[in-house]
Amino acid sequence: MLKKALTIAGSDSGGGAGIQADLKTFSALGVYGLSVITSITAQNTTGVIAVEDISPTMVAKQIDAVFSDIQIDAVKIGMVSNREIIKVIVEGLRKWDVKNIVLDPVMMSESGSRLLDVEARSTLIKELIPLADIITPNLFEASILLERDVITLKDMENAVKELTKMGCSSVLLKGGHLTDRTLAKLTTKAIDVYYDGQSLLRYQADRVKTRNIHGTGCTYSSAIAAYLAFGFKMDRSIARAKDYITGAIQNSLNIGDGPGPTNHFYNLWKEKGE
Ligand SMILES: Nc1ncnc2c1ncn2[C@@H]1O[C@H](COP(=O)(O)OP(=O)(O)OP(=O)(O)O)[C@@H](O)[C@H]1O
Ligand SMILES: Cc1ncc(CO)c(N)n1
Repeated sequence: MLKKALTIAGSDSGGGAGIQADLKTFSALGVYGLSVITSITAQNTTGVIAVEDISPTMVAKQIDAVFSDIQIDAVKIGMVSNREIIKVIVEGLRKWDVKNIVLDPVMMSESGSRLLDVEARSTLIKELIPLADIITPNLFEASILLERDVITLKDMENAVKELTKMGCSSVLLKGGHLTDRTLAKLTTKAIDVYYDGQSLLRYQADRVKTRNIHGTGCTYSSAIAAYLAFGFKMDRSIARAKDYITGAIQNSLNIGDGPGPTNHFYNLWKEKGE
C-alpha cells in the first residue's frame, strides 16, 4: 500500500532545504509527500534574504485539510518559527492523534539566519518536544535546548540523555559539525549519537569532503520519517536514513555560489555533483 508522509516546515525558495528538501526526499524514497507550510523564506545557497511567517490560522487549516482527508503514516516537523505556530501544530497533532512524529528543532539556517524566535524555545520544549517520537537536533540546537555547550563526543553522549528527559521518546544528536579539538578541524567521521532511554547508539559514516551541506538536516529527518512510514522500527529507520543522507551528500550538487544542496536523484540523473 502507498505510504504517505507529511512535512510541516518552512519553504526554501532555493529548493535545497525546508519543505522542498523534505518532499524531494519523500519522493526519492517512494513515499507520497504532503505539506503544511509554516513560513516562506526568500533563500538561496548564499543565505536567507527575507522570512514571512504564515498565520497560525492558515497553518491550522492546512493541518485539518490534510488529516481530515488522507491517512498519513509519518510526520516530519522542521521550521516552526514562533510560539503561536507551535501551539496550533500541537493542537493539530493531538486532535488527529498523529503517530511517527520526527521533530527537527530547526533554529538557524546553516548560513546563520534565525528560523525560530528566541522566545519560542520554551514553548518548543514544553509543548512540542514531548509529542515527538524522535528529535534530531544538531550540536548548536542541542546547546540552545540544554543551555550549555555541546562540543565533544562525550558532551553528545551526555546531552542525548538529558534531552530525552524533555519527554520525547528518543533523541538523535547530529554530529555534522563535530570537530576534533586536538587537530582543530572537523572529525573524519560524521557521527550521530542516539538514545531512547535504554540504548545509546552511534550512527557514523566517512565525512565527505564537500562544502555542499545545504539542507542536510532536513533531508536526514525526512528520510527517517519516510522509513517510519514504511513501518521500520526507529533504529532501522535511522540506519537507512544515514545511508540515504550520506549518498545525498556524496553526490551533492554544485548549484549556486554558496554551499550547494543534497542530491536526491543521483540514480536517475546524469549529473553527479562535484
Ligand atoms: N560532510 C559530511 N559528510 C558526511 N556526512 C555528513 C557531512 N556533514 C553532515 N553529515 C551528516 O549529515 C546529517 C545532518 O547533520 P548536520 O549536523 O549537518 O545537520 P544540520 O546542521 O541540522 O543540517 P542543516 O545544515 O540542514 O541545518 C548527519 O547525519 C551528519 O552526520
Ligand atoms: C526553510 C528552511 N528550513 C530549514 C533550514 C535549515 O537548513 C533552512 N535553511 N530553511
